[in-house]
Amino acid sequence: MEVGFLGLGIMGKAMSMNLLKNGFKVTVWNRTLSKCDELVEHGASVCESPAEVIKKCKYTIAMLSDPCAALSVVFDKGGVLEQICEGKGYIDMSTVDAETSLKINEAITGKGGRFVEGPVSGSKKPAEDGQLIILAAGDKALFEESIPAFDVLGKRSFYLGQVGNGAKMKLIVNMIMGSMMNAFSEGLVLADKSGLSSDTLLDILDLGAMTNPMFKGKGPSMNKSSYPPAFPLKHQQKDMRLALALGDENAVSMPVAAAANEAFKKARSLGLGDLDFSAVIEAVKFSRE
Ligand SMILES: NC(=O)C1=CN([C@@H]2O[C@H](COP(=O)(O)OP(=O)(O)OC[C@H]3O[C@@H](n4cnc5c(N)ncnc54)[C@H](OP(=O)(O)O)[C@@H]3O)[C@@H](O)[C@H]2O)C=CC1
Ligand SMILES: O=CC(=O)O
Repeated sequence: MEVGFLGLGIMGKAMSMNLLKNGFKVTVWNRTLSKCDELVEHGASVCESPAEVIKKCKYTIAMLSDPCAALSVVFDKGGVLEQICEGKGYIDMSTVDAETSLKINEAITGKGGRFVEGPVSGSKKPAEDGQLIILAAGDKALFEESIPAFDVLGKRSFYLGQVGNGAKMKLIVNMIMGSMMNAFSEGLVLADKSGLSSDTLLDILDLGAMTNPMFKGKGPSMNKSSYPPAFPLKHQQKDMRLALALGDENAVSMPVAAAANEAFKKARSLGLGDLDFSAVIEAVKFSRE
């Protein structure tokens, strides 16, 4: 199977590498073209624009930072819309809001193409290990044709119905994750400031009902004030913002998520946006000083 891949950031690089390792022919494009070099060393072909990738491939996957990037890659000069046509499928796995996904769907289907949104849950390591959770929605036949690729990228693929449902589900999952990360950060700082060992707190949490891979994976490095980016904080804040907008639309009161969003915004204002989202603990420390 031949696929195109647009966007070689933390996730896109790991995902396209996995496809290559599993025998897919992959044609890549990235805004910063030099990031394609490593993929080329592993057998990928490169194109100079999203439109060229679409022209070459029957199926193209995108993994871009945010709604602005997702829209730009489709609508701008040299973008997806210039070549999408009947017989081609476009699968956008970026985390965006439903409105963005619906706009892209309308434009793609308006030209005779087919569209699936497929945001993923799981970070850099699950992407490297092909253990993502895929939250897909849109054209059912394209979803089914995408299963061989989804099976390489992820451990489970959900089909959630109409376009927008994948985006909404992803934002809800990440809203919960961002709120949890804030409660966790406050607990670690509070333990430390109360004269307790935050490493012992990790051991206690791990033995009880709150044990989870996120606390287990991020806790030790947070206790060392180390935040190598797996999931950039700026993207987590984008997800909180988009989830809060979904809450507004549905008149769901979300004070916990709103407070968590403030902490991520604070962390961004401290210049921590490109670090891992666990760096939000620095905003908790800062607010105490
Ligand atoms: N990292 C993670 O753990 C996870 C991330 N996600 C989601 O996946 C998506 C990608 O995340 P991640 O790989 O971490 O992000 P990165 O910041 O590492 O990569 C972002 C990608 O988007 C591209 N991009 C940004 N702006 C534009 C633009 N205007 N036009 C074209 N391309 C653009 C970047 O290109 P360039 O290299 O030129 O900057 C890069 O390829 C995000 O929506 C994120 O929320 C979902 C699950 C987990
Ligand atoms: O979107 C981030 C993730 O870890 O999932």
